[in-house]
Amino acid sequence: MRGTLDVRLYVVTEPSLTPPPRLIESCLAAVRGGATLVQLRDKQATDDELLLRAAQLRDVLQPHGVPLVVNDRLDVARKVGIGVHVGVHDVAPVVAREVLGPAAVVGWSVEDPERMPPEQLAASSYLAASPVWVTPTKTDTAHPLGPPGVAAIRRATDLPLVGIGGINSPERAAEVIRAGADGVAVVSAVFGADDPQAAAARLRAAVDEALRGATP
Ligand SMILES: Cc1ncc(COP(=O)(O)OP(=O)(O)O)c(N)n1
Ligand SMILES: Cc1nc(C(=O)O)sc1CCOP(=O)(O)O
Ligand SMILES: [Mg+2]
Repeated sequence: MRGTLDVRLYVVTEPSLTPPPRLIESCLAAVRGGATLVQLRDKQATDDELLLRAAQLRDVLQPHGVPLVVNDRLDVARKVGIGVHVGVHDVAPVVAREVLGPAAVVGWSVEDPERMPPEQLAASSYLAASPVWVTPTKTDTAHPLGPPGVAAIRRATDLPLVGIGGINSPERAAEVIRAGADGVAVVSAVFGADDPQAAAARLRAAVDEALRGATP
């Protein structure tokens, strides 16, 4: 494992698949299946709703040792004492790091391996190759990097690295790991499954097996 953050199976919530009444139960199922990191991603919630959901999720994940990250919302991350994931069009990792402090998880999306300023890398806890493949879950993405793009990011940094976007099968998860990632970030492959725990377990097994075969 690179660093202390375990990114092997990163699950990202989505209100249409993890509606509020099922949010906690869905995330706990993913954790029972082997998820190592959870992101609360909800662009529809009001500020109060997001704060409440973030605090509740933080509390249920904490006994499992699974960190929680909120998408985009540095203000919520600071108030709830959790991490944040920022993309190319959000606040920069250096800003998030300054606000949240040295121990916080700060994730950053990389859409172009040529655009990774050293100061942003230094402020990031992990990187997300964004996207690896086209996905119906998020259509306003950059051009897909494919496994070669993941490999290019890997060559440029030792930070923990996940792929995201279109990782819809254990085979694709393994492909991303073989390209050099340390884990995979998924929405629909877990939260769109009939049995999220079983789906997470299958992905986690594929990731672990591919990691055993990966060169250190
Ligand atoms: C793990 C992870 N990777 C990428 C993203 C996408 O971030 P961004 O490009 O800022 O897009 P939105 O999620 O804000 O729509 C992510 N959220 N998580
Ligand atoms: C939240 C998100 N960010 C992306 C990016 O490319 O930055 S793709 C994405 C959604 C990924 O959904 P699924 O696992 O269902 O393909
Ligand atoms: Mg964002």
